[in-house]
Amino acid sequence: MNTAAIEIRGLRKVYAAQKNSAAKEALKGVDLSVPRGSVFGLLGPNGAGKSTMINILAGLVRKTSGAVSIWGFDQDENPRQSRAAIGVMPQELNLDPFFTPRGALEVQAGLYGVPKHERHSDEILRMIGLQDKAEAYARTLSGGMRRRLLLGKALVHRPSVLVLDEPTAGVDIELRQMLWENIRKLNAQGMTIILTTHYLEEAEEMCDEIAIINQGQVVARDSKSSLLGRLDAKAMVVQPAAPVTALPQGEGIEAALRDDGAVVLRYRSQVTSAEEVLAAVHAAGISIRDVKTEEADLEDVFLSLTKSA
Ligand SMILES: Nc1ncnc2c1ncn2[C@@H]1O[C@H](COP(=O)(O)OP(=O)(O)OP(=O)(O)O)[C@@H](O)[C@H]1O
Repeated sequence: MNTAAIEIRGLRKVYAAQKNSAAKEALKGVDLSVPRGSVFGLLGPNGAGKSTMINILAGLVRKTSGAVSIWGFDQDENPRQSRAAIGVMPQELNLDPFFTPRGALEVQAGLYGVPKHERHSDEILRMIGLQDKAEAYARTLSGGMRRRLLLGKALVHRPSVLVLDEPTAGVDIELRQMLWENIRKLNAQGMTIILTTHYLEEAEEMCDEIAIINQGQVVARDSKSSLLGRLDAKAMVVQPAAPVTALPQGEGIEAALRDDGAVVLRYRSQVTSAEEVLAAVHAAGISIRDVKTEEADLEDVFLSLTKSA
């Protein structure tokens, strides 16, 4: 029995050459397994292939080769079931301006063949906070309301897997909170969530499993905690008592001056001790007003994995 929410094997996508551009291999044989019940983060720099992968999952882009199965249904062998198992909240606001939120949800449910008596438009409208706007034309909705409606549309057929493509890019704090709250609630009810985000702190807060993709390949795939544990990188931030004229130097120490005048010293705790770092600070003639250390965060892991390419 296949217990993964999503199972991807040897997935390749080559976009054909166009008049002005050469062929592009956007996915170079990706293997990825997303456990059921997880909140799974898909991270990667611009152009890494995230949208290509999501669009293949959503059935919007045709893969070149490889196998994709969603909730145990192979996309090629069981296209209908695999499509029914997944809901996608896209990045762009592609809403028909003449539909009301209720109308948009009903049409979407119709597209997925959800019978009238099984539809749950009112519940969705309540969840996304649009019950007061249920009968308003989409063109009169604010950008934030449209986003919420896109989330609602992804839920009409009660998918087992919900995919969110950059759900909080450019949204205000209030809407972001609401989206996260909804996502947590859906996950608690058993829905598997996959999201792409550029905000690493968001992935750090929300996701329990993370894959980092770069140039069409998965370069890391792990639980968040072991991904963070991979780096023993530390940073010591020293607030000097007076402006710094010379940066501390020492084996295994990378020092930089921050805009606010603080000195940031990066080191690996298994190689260099905090004491050695402090000694280097003193040797540079810096007197310390305040000091703190920081653990590696996801951004450090991300940079170290994608920098080399
Ligand atoms: N329709 C297309 N035709 C040709 N090339 C494409 C097409 N769509 C994407 N690409 C190329 O494939 C590569 C992967 O793009 P993709 O949009 O999947 O990356 P991404 O990780 O989602 O990036 P972003 O975060 O910027 O959306 C890029 O080099 C992109 O230029």
